[in-house]
Amino acid sequence: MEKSSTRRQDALDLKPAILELRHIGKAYSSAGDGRQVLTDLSYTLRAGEYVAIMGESGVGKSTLLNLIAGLDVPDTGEILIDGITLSSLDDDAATRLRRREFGFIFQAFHILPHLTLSQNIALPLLLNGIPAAGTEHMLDAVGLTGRGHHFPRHLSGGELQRVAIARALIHRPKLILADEPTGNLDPDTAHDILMLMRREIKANGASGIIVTHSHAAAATADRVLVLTKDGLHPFVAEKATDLPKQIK
Ligand SMILES: Nc1ncnc2c1ncn2[C@@H]1O[C@H](COP(=O)(O)OP(=O)(O)OP(=O)(O)O)[C@@H](O)[C@H]1O
Repeated sequence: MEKSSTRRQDALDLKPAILELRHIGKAYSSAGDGRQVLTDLSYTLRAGEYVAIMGESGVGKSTLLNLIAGLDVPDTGEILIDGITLSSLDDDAATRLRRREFGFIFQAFHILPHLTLSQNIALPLLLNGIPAAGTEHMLDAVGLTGRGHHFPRHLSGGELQRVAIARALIHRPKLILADEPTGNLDPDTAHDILMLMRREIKANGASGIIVTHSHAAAATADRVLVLTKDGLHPFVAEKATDLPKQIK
């Protein structure tokens, strides 16, 4: 590791943990045949850190993200968000914690078609009981100035993903979770969206996890991790060209 990235990692190690995964295990049983996907997986993500998770198809990347997002529960182990053990909360409290602390940017945009862009972006504020302010600023930040009254059907795929980024960040969450956020966009649009996502995550002092198969997408994160059946490991390039130059 170069000196500057070692120094940056040292600084990050001093920051509080925003997410702790402790000995996570998850199996799916379909028709009685159990399939162990994650085994004894531990990892700590610190405040302000933005990581990419890569790995072979079927290794469990989306499963892991879904467990963190609370869309599913681990069979074993604990997930701590900002020091709070998720399993110690009842369902309502866990939902409130996730709503407040998380922003989601998933490939299936989940932008509601019957709401305007401003209304879509303001949704996390509404759900968190926060007065709806700041949508114009977020529209500016993602390059959609003055388009708040438009409906999603008038937008391209790249523009919709800009709305998703604005919506994920409007309530200033501490952790952004992105699953293949640019999987169905052309490479130029994907690059713009990824750089925007990175800029906004950093501008908001948030942390981020992006799951992707794209090396170019992964290179926009601070660090790249690879998920294998043995857990999460730092990406080690076999060739200099394996990853484009990382953006620091
Ligand atoms: N709800 C489910 N029920 C049963 N098996 C599942 C379920 N969800 C995922 N799996 C299985 O768990 C394994 C991990 O799936 P997952 O989607 O997490 O992998 P992934 O690494 O994200 O894959 P990809 O890169 O192809 O999206 C796969 O074998 C998948 O078939």
